[in-house]
Amino acid sequence: MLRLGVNIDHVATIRNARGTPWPDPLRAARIAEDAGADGITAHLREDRRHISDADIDALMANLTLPLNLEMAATAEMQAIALRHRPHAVCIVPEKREERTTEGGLDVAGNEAMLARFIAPLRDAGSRVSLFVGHDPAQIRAAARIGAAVVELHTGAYCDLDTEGRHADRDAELAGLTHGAALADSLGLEVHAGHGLTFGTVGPIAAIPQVKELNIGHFLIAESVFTGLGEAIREMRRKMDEARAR
Ligand SMILES: CC(=O)[C@@H](O)[C@H](O)COP(=O)(O)O
Ligand SMILES: NCC(=O)COP(=O)(O)O
Repeated sequence: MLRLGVNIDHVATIRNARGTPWPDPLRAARIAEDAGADGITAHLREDRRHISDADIDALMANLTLPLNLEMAATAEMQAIALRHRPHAVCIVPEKREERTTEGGLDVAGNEAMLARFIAPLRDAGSRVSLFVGHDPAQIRAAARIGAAVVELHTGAYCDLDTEGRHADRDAELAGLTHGAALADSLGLEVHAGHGLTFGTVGPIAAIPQVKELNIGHFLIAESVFTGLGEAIREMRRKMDEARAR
């Protein structure tokens, strides 16, 4: 079955806007579990613009769903991940000046460093995922260094859809489709995420090799109007409909 990981980063964005204890990301995670999420994703950024260290502590101490900790490849984050030993760690590129994750991890250009970086995480029992574009060179490098998972960056596909550039969007979707097949053929588990909405999730969910989608920002946005539980249940319906076609 296609799994849904709910990213709760932007519950923390709303909280941090006023420095209040609410909304509580842990409460959102519990609602997500009740609504049928298969996992929780949280991105502990170097600048802590949303998820904090205390959030990760609380999630690890109280969550029953598996936690997918997203983080940059830094010594600080590696130490945090080794302390918590979450179900999964997803290595993402980070730049402080970026509004959101802009591209995929350059695995091919940092192969030796990343191989050294992920080894202790894997040995500690965390499933290691690399957040990459669909470039075959990046996918092959991920397999070479022993990652268990690649998460394909769907941001460009989503942005092209929003911009109405449908031919370019469809070309990006073809790249993601080929990348998923290549990753699967190399023994990598295939995930996908970034920017997915009710309107864009279908073709990604329909890619047969994709085992998990990580979705956050749109669900939190939608929850403002329908509630988080209903937003998650509707996203799951869209995913299941697409997979059933
Ligand atoms: C890696 C990814 O696509 C998401 O986790 C995204 O990074 C959410 O965090 P931001 O919205 O802060 O980029
Ligand atoms: N890795 C993608 C993720 O966790 C959620 O991304 P978004 O839906 O918040 O853009």
